[in-house]
Amino acid sequence: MCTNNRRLRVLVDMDGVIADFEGGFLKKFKARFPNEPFISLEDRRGFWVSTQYGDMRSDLCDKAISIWESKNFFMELEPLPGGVEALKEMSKMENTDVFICTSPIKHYSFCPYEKYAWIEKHLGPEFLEQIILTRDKTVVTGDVLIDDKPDILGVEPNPSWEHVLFTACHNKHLENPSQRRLLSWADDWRAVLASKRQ
Ligand SMILES: Cc1cn([C@H]2C[C@H](O)[C@@H](COP(=O)(O)O)O2)c(=O)[nH]c1=O
Ligand SMILES: [Mg+2]
Repeated sequence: MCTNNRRLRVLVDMDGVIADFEGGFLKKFKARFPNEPFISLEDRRGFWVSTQYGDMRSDLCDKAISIWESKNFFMELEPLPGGVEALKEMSKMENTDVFICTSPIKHYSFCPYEKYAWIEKHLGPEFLEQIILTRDKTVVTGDVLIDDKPDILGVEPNPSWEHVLFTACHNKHLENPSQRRLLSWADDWRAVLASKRQ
């Protein structure tokens, strides 16, 4: 809980929250493998795209992975509606520190660079001060983490943040009464932040 005499720290995920990973993946998968089966966004289940493609046919797992390991995949992701505007607005709020908290892939030739370049392009150079690249978000301290991954696990069993689940095609069917959700950036994210200041 954030007390009134200190600043609120908001952590915002990138893929699936401000950048359209799922849409970008499907578009490039269909273009590169036009004769292969694909999973529509409506039929996506489970966080890992690679797992669902591998379950469909084992060789499709590596084909899926090859898409996001390619140059320009992360750079060319479209912003999700309202995300850039929401981040700019929340970072101007009084007593509020906003960080983009995002996990790079281990194939690091392009992804980390392109994440920085995407943020500079869409949010401006000032946001380059507000980037946390980590494969383990549980070790990052914050009041709230807005993230589309339903289970955020790591070495810290009791992370400081409340995980607010951002709705995505792969998680919209999940029900977890103990977890708050944002349905999109049109949902009341300001109320979520306000609740953490009380
Ligand atoms: C769906 C999917 C994602 N990844 C990678 C792509 C991103 O770098 C991260 C997700 O990052 P986030 O901070 O949790 O949004 O995971 C992957 O390797 N395999 C997949 O199927
Ligand atoms: Mg994500």
